[in-house]
Amino acid sequence: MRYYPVFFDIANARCLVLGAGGVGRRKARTLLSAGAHVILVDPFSAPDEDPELAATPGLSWYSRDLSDADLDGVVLAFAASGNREANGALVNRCRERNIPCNVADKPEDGTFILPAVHCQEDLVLAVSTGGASPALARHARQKLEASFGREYAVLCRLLGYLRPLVLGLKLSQPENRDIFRSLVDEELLDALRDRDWTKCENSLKARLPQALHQHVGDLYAFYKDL
Ligand SMILES: C[C@@]1(CC(=O)O)c2cc3[nH]c(cc4nc(cc5[nH]c(cc(n2)[C@H]1CCC(=O)O)[C@@](C)(CC(=O)O)[C@@H]5CCC(=O)O)C(CC(=O)O)=C4CCC(=O)O)c(CCC(=O)O)c3CC(=O)O
Ligand SMILES: NC(=O)C1=CN([C@@H]2O[C@H](COP(=O)(O)OP(=O)(O)OC[C@H]3O[C@@H](n4cnc5c(N)ncnc54)[C@H](O)[C@@H]3O)[C@@H](O)[C@H]2O)C=CC1
Repeated sequence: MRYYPVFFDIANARCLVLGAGGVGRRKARTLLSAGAHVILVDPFSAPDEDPELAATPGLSWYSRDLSDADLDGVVLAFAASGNREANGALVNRCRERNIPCNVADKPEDGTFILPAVHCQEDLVLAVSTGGASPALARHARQKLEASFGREYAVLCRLLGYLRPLVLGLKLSQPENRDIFRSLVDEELLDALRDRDWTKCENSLKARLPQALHQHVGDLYAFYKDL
């Protein structure tokens, strides 16, 4: 494994994207969806080229050259301009200031690369080929999209709700493990996929300790919009 995978909390963090072409805009959108403040710098493009992106809260679009001050407080930087010198200059500035930098046209000069991502709410599946083949990463992501549908988002929500309730029973660690593993089950997933709420409730009752059966009715709120 050449790169170490992490899930980084960038809510309210300042991120810089150099270059507002297709690649830079894609990166800016993903950053915004994770709650970051994005500074998009490109002297040759203007916000009216992509009004929807430009209007997204958290985005600042500057149609001018990069300045040193743009990097103040930045936690992640992305060199996505079509210009190798401009990307290289950003890489050097980031190196001086220990800011992790992703480089779209020369990944080996950067400190991290991005995976292809399939999200079902908090269930996030990320695929990387270590830079060997972005097309293969995209293909794998598409396969995951076909296999992990909405029912996984709902199951993830259900499990997130049940987790503190189960832990609150103060059972032994092996008992907790057996309950949590039993809840991740094809029968429950099938019931969610089929929108068979009676089967869901029965399936949950069969897996949860008696003390939590009173909560099974509340769970309808989690899957009613499936
Ligand atoms: C190293 C990396 C650095 C980085 O950007 O982080 C990088 C680099 C480069 N990509 C290039 C091309 C393409 N990139 C895509 C798509 C994606 N590229 C992404 C990530 C990464 N791309 C990192 C490695 C990921 C890994 O492999 O683990 C994804 C996963 C995530 C994202 O960008 O958000 C996103 C998929 C989103 C999705 O669909 O899910 C497609 C597919 C397509 O468009 O059909 C093509 C055309 C097909 C092809 O070339 O394979 C080129 C050559 C440009 C040229 O030809 O000159 C370089 C430069 C080079 O390789 O040197
Ligand atoms: N990592 C990835 O996933 C991919 C990377 N690439 C590479 O990424 C780069 C960008 O690709 P695209 O967005 O498709 O190209 P693009 O040509 O659509 O966008 C490049 C942008 O960089 C801007 N730019 C040029 N000089 C600049 C400077 N000095 N400072 C700031 N911005 C500047 C241009 O105005 C333009 O908006 C290319 O080098 C390409 O080879 C391409 C496809 C995928």
